Order: sequence, then C-alpha cells, then structure tokens
Amino acid sequence: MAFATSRLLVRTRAHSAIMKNRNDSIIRASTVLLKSQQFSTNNDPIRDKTVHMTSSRGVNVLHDPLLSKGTAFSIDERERLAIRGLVPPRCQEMDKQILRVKHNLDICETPLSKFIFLAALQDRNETLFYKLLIEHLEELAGIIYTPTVGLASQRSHSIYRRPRGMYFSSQDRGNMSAMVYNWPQDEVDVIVVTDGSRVLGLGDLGANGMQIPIGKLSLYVAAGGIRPRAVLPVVLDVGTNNEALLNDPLYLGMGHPRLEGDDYYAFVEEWITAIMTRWPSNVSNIITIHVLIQFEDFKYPHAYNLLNKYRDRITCFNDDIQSTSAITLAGILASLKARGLAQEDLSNERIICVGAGSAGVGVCEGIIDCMVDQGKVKTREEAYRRIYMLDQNGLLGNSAVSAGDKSRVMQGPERPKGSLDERQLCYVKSDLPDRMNLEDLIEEVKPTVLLGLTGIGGVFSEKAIRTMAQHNEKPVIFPLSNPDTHAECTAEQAFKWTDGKAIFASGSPFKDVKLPNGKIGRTNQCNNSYSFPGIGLGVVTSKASRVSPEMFLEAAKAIADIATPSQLKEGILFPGVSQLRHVSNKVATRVCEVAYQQGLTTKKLKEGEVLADLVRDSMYDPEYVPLVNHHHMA
Ligand SMILES: NC(=O)C1=CN([C@@H]2O[C@H](COP(=O)(O)OP(=O)(O)OC[C@H]3O[C@@H](n4cnc5c(N)ncnc54)[C@H](OP(=O)(O)O)[C@@H]3O)[C@@H](O)[C@H]2O)C=CC1
Ligand SMILES: CC(=O)C(=O)O
Ligand SMILES: [Mg+2]
Repeated sequence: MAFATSRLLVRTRAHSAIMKNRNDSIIRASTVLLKSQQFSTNNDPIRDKTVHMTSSRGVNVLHDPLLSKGTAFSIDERERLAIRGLVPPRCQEMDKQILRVKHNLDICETPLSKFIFLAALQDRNETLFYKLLIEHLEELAGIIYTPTVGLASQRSHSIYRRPRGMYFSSQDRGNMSAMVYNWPQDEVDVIVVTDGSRVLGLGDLGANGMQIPIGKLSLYVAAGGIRPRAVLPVVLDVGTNNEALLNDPLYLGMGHPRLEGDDYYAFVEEWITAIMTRWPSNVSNIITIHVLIQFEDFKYPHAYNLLNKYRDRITCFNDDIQSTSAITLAGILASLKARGLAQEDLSNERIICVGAGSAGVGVCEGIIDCMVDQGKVKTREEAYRRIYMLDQNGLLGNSAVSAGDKSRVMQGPERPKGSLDERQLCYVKSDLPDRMNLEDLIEEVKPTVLLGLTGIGGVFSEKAIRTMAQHNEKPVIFPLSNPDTHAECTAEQAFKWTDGKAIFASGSPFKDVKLPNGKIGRTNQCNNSYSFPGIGLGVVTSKASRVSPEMFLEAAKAIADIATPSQLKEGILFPGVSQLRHVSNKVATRVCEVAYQQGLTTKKLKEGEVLADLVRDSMYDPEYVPLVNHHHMA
C-alpha cells in the first residue's frame, strides 16, 4: 500500500506541475487515497487498508460505479455520505451480494443476455463486478471476452444501454486536446484503443468495436491487477465501410466511409498528441506519469504502420502483433517440452503459419526473435527458412514478389491485390511451387507446427490435419482465430483427424474432447489474454518508458515455464484461465526486470525491495474500502 500511496503523491505533484489551469470538474471528480488509520471508524467493515476520499455525496455516490457498494455501505458511511434511507436498511456485505448477482447471472438464458447483465453490473458497482469476475474467471472470461464479446460487438448498437470509455470521431478533428479533459479521472495507467477496422475475425465493425477495449480492460483489471479507475477504453471512429451498419438506423458511429491515407494518419496523430498532453508518457526527473497505450484490432497494414510510427515515441504496443506473438511462442515452447524435446530445439521446427496479416506476421517475428536469441541459427534469414506463410492465395511465393515492391509498404490499401510488403517478403519460398496450397505444402515440408491466424473458420481441412498426423507423433495444431466460429478447425476435428494425437490450442475456448480410447484430448486457450495483462502490469509497475521486443520474448519464456511436466505430458500447455492472475504476476515480474536491465525506467527501488513483491503488492484486489467525504472531514 505504501507503494500505491507514494505513487499517488508523485502523480499528484507532477499533475499539478504540468496542468495548472485545470477544469474544475476534474478536481471535483477526483478521489484520493489516504491511509486508513486516520479515518477509519469502528463500524467500517474494512480497516487498516485505505479509505477513499471523495467529493461526492448522496445519490452521486450510489450512482458512481467506482464508489458504489450497493447494499454494503456501513451505517457510518450512510451517515457521512448522506445516503441514509436511500438504500435498503440491512447492511449486506459482499459475499451475500455475490450470491445474488451470481444467481441472477445464472438464470440469464443466453451468453448475450449474460453479457448485458454483466455490463449493467459493471455500470453500477465495479468492485462487485470485479469480485465476481475474478471468482469465476474461467466461466466469465468467455462472456466479457471472446467468444461472446464478438457477438456483443456485432450487436453493440442494438444492445446499447450506457456509455463507457471515450469516442473520438471525424467530427472531433481540431477538438481532441480539449476533449481529453472531459475524462473524469486524472490518473490513467492503460488505454486500449481501436478503430474497429478488424474486430476479432469479424471484420469492420466501426464504432461497435468499443466492446473490445472494454473487454480487454476488464481483463487488465481482473487478471492484471490494474485499478479500475485507471483504465480508459477508446474508439477512434474514422467511419466504417460496413454497409449493413451504415444502413442501420440504430448504428451509433459516424455514417461515412473510413478515412484513409494521410487523413487517417493525421487523425490518429491528433489523438495521440491530445492523450500525451493530458497523460504524458515521457520520463524525466520531473514527470513520471505514464499512460500505456495498447493498439487493438487495427486492420493490416495500419496496425504495423502505427506501431512503427509510435513505438519509439511513446509507451505503446500492438496487442494483436506483439502480445499474440508472446503467447503463441509460449505455446510452441511448451509444446516442445510436451513432445519430449528441449525448448532450445525451436530452430529445428518446421512451422506453417496460415494467415499473413498483423497477427500472423507478428507471431512469426516473435518466433524468429526467439530462434535468434537461442543462438542456434546464425542469421534471421536462416530462421525465416523455418517458417512457411500463406495468405488467401496460398504459400507466399514468387508471383507475389513480382507484384509488389517495398515502395508500396506505406500505401497499404492501394497495394495491388496479391502483392506483399517488406515484412511478408521475408517469408517467400522461391524454391517451392508458387502459391502452393496448404494440403500440398504440408505433404511437401512435413511441418511440426500448424498455426491458423486467418479469421476464417474451417481453413484447416480434414486432409491438411490428417497429413500433419501422418508425419508427426504429436502434431501441434493451433487454430488461433477468434471468435470460436472463426477458428480454423474445432477441437473435435483436430482430435478426430489426428486419432487423438494432436497438441491443441485455440484462440477462443474449446472444451476438452473425450477420445474413443477413453482418454481426454486436452484443449488449451492460446490467447493474448495470457500475455497483455502481465505485460501492462509490468510496464505500469516499473514505469517503463517504452515497451521493448525483449519484454514479449521474456513474457513468452515465463509463460512457457509454468506448466508442470505431468501437465505437459497430458497436452496441457498453459494453466487454466482461472490462473490468469498468477500468470500475469509472473509475466509482470519478468517485464519489470527487463525494464530495469534495459534502463527503460528511472523509478528507484527501495533498498531490499524485491520486484516480485512490488508487482504482487501493486495488484488491485476488489474489496470495499471505507469512503469519506471531503466535507465530512472539514
Ligand atoms: N488468439 C489470439 O490471441 C489472437 C487471434 N487473432 C485472430 O487472428 C485472426 C487474424 O487477425 P489479423 O492477422 O489481425 O487479420 P488480418 O486481416 O491482418 O490478416 C488475415 C490474414 O489471413 C489471410 N487469409 C484470409 N483468408 C485466408 C484463407 N482462406 N487461407 C489463408 N489465408 C487467409 C489473409 O490473406 P489476404 O491478405 O490474402 O486476404 C491475411 O493474410 C483474427 O481472427 C483474430 O481474431 C488475432 C490476435 C490475437
Ligand atoms: C484476441 C485478439 O486480440 C483478437 O482476436 O483480435
Ligand atoms: Mg485483438
């Protein structure tokens, strides 16, 4: 707690230094943490922790999801916050509230109605929402995150109830640096931003994409221990090319086609500048405030272009490119052990990646980084030879080289169809028939690992998977596209077509499969939700100024080391989703170590301070803390 308090003091000082003429509303809305001993009273349910100081009173407390405790306000609190009589008389603590909300959740009949129920709970009482989410993470991650968040995104405009996060649209150009002050929280640790252009494997969903940053940030809090008041979901509404949404009278985003080219990049630049004005992410001796920006579900090549433009300027990363690479590499490293090989044997693997977009290229770059790091290949070029990449037209081959050239990289959408950019060109195999199809390629190169990052359901055919099984004792089959309906194959299919031999991991959850021989085919979820919360927590805790490639490599190694030998033998590569907090803790500690090793932080450690303890102690835990009103103190 000492850490949280001192962090606040640093932030408060820095904020007052850089933002003198602050809008009053921000000050009104601010809530300050103080040591509890000063204010706790005998009747407060939780003592010796913290109290929240707030300027709110009466119904404003009840209606603020960050402050509300529903029925759990103590009598003292009801008195001093002027809510006496505004809630039922019995002070009912959190365990009873959990019983009630879980019961009401369980009687919701469809995943979408559960999603709506949970969103409503988050909108009225975030502490209770996160308590429920953490206690039932395995079950509820599939609702607030993939796969149900996919359906919720498609229907977002028709299920809309209350706003959450911030929208910056084409009509806000020129106003963004003023708009950022409308956000009521001074302290923001993590922003997840999307332009809704490639939402999971569901394509362009425009402003409906907001559900993705909201879901990701809920996991940041539940799994990564970031404080709920310090997260900000954002949509950059640059229009949509989704005709169905444009023609839908209920659609809530801008009704014009997407901005492209210079207009698009200028729009994003204005937004970044506005964010940096309010929440700078530079390190100096005076300013140590950080906001971490996670780019999410931007289509190719915008995703790469934005990452390359900003990665050395601000504290940011791209989730689909970089955190996906960390978890997929972790899965492959763990699978080596599950196959009785050493992790250092990675460069002996032959890997096919179906999908040459942000995630496919990002994942393969991470594998190459690891091969080079292990030192068994002498050059990156040698490592590229171990990976075979396909797009819609088949194996990346010579015809695509001649159709494209490097000068076209930044022009993105104007690039001729079928041509490759400089990232994809590295994977071209000139010695194999041009644009070979997946089945023939598997027959030819006898890969050990098959990755799917296409966004297209069913791309792994029966023949492809059966051929994998012919050549491997334990074929590694990773259909990683989301949501589940867009997975390249199902778990049933993978186990059936390999006679139960597959080592299986998917982007969205699949149930274990009962095999004809009575054994169980184990499924794993290989999703960046295993990596981004810990990476973010590590960056926020260490106050790292940049997110470096080594952080993702080390995150992968940390995750690959968690499964026990007996789990690996059964085909279990990662701990279950219920263990995500534990995974994040491990990842964050490693990320902090990298931040210090690489000199990316100026934060001083106290004598004897241990990074693992620092990470653990900084993780948010949803408990009610006593609330005190400023006026009550006066
Ligand atoms: N498990 C996880 O943690 C993550 C999963 N993903 C999933 O990965 C998927 C792809 O995301 P992303 O890379 O950003 O998307 P992109 O649109 O950038 O890339 C998709 C790629 O798939 C290729 N493709 C499309 N159809 C086929 C096909 N039938 N056969 C072979 N290749 C095909 C496309 O080729 P072309 O260019 O020729 O059209 C393109 O190269 C999504 O479903 C997403 O949900 C993403 C991030 C994390
Ligand atoms: C998981 C994720 O980030 C995606 O499917 O886009
Ligand atoms: Mg994504």
